[in-house]
Amino acid sequence: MSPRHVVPAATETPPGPDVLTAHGLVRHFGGLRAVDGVDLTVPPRQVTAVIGPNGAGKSTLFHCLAGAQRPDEGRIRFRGRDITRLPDHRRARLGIARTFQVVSVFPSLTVADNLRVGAENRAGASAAARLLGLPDAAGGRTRQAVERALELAELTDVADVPAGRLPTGTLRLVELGRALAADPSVLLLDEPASGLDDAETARMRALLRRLAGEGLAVLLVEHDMELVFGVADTVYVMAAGRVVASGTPDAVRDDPAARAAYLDPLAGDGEPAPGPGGS
Ligand SMILES: Nc1ncnc2c1ncn2[C@@H]1O[C@H](COP(=O)(O)OP(=O)(O)OP(=O)(O)O)[C@@H](O)[C@H]1O
Repeated sequence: MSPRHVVPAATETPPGPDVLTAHGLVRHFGGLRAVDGVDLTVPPRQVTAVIGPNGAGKSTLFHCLAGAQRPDEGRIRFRGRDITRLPDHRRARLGIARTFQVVSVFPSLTVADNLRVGAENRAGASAAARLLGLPDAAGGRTRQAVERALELAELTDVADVPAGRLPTGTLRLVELGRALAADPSVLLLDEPASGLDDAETARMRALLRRLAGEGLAVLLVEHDMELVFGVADTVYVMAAGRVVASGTPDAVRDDPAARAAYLDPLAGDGEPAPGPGGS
């Protein structure tokens, strides 16, 4: 049995609600094709992971999806709408939220205030409502969004603590909470387990499953294979700008191309090969 590409290609996916797709994405830097013809689907209610060796093009793909970089070729669609040329802040308004590889919270603001920034980033409509003299409705929506995000990210206990006093693991959750406060339908996570210890990674994994269960389309670019193989519904393996394999974690784990490009060398480096079902 060949398990490769068991996920339908982006072109075959109907433009259903909250599906983010990329088709034929190319991004080059001079002569280097950092992303070289990538098709990818990020469906709701699922965790989709992108893995691959250093320099494979994962971050470049992520930046193209988030709107921080423009692809040179190809199309990105959300809910069937072409958003390829839409800048990142406009994508945020549509409900595509992201986190950053290097945590970028405001250290002097409390956790709740950091999340409020996320809620207001999305709330172009709220700002307009305020101008129109509807402060309570807008403020109420923001408050609700912050409270919900605090609860989802399990940050209620530290809501009033300045973010700068919190350890890295909690700051990753603050970063995620800020994205959630924007009430997204797509969540793009850039190495969410970076700097987390085992217990924090387990907490992150449970949180990502819960978010997918609540209907979000979650995409993560991640080096932590325990997290990826424990949480993802679909894994894309990139090497030299291309997707060399994709499918369920089980299918990818057995895929010769995935093994050759990434998993076997990774295990050979002394890092644990992802076991069945993750940790
Ligand atoms: N701004 C840039 N200018 C020139 N080359 C770049 C730029 N950004 C990325 N590259 C190159 O594009 C290729 C893909 O890089 P990218 O960061 O997307 O890979 P990656 O899979 O995310 O790697 P890592 O796991 O190390 O973060 C690499 O060869 C990298 O050097």
